[in-house]
Amino acid sequence: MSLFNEPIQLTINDGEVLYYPRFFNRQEADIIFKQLFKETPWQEDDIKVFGKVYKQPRLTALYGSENKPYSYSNITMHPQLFSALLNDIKVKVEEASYESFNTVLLNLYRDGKDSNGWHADDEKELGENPVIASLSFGEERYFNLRHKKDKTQKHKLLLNHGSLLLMKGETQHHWHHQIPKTSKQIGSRINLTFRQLI
Ligand SMILES: O=C(O)CCC(=O)C(=O)O
Ligand SMILES: [Fe+2]
Repeated sequence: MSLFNEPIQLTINDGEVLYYPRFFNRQEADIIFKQLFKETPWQEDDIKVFGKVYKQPRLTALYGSENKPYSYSNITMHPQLFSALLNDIKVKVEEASYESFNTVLLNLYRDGKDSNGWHADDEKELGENPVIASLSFGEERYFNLRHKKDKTQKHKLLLNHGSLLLMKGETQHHWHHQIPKTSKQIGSRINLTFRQLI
């Protein structure tokens, strides 16, 4: 018997995506959201797009088991060591996914104006077919997937408070993903993406 509710397997071409809507129950998810919101040293990073500098439309923080810097979208981040809470979450995600992770990137979407543009998690430090374990706490937001070559292939998922989304196999080669803005008046969402950096 599994300790976790069975995941929903998304049927997509050229990739593998699994969704656990209630990986954490509401009570656990409430506690995690509050603690991460309060205790994380949230940073507002700059991003450079075609030579122009903008504020990233969300706040971030990076934690790891070592102090190895991590670069993406022209940002180099220096990880903090895992807190006890993040380590507990990591262990639970590792047990469910049969994977191990040494890094977690936290995103805080303060409201509906915060977002994460189309991208793939395909930095070479992540290796050939990275497994990305993505947890959601707080306000529900849509997660979009779009095939890189055939942009008519799309999937959309509302990410629950306390949910886990696993992207694996060739997903990062063939698909982009994003969290779009919304004009609704909504509260904050915290996302954690566990990764294994080589
Ligand atoms: O917020 C999310 O659900 C996605 C985050 C993401 O794609 C990333 O940090 O690479
Ligand atoms: Fe991503």
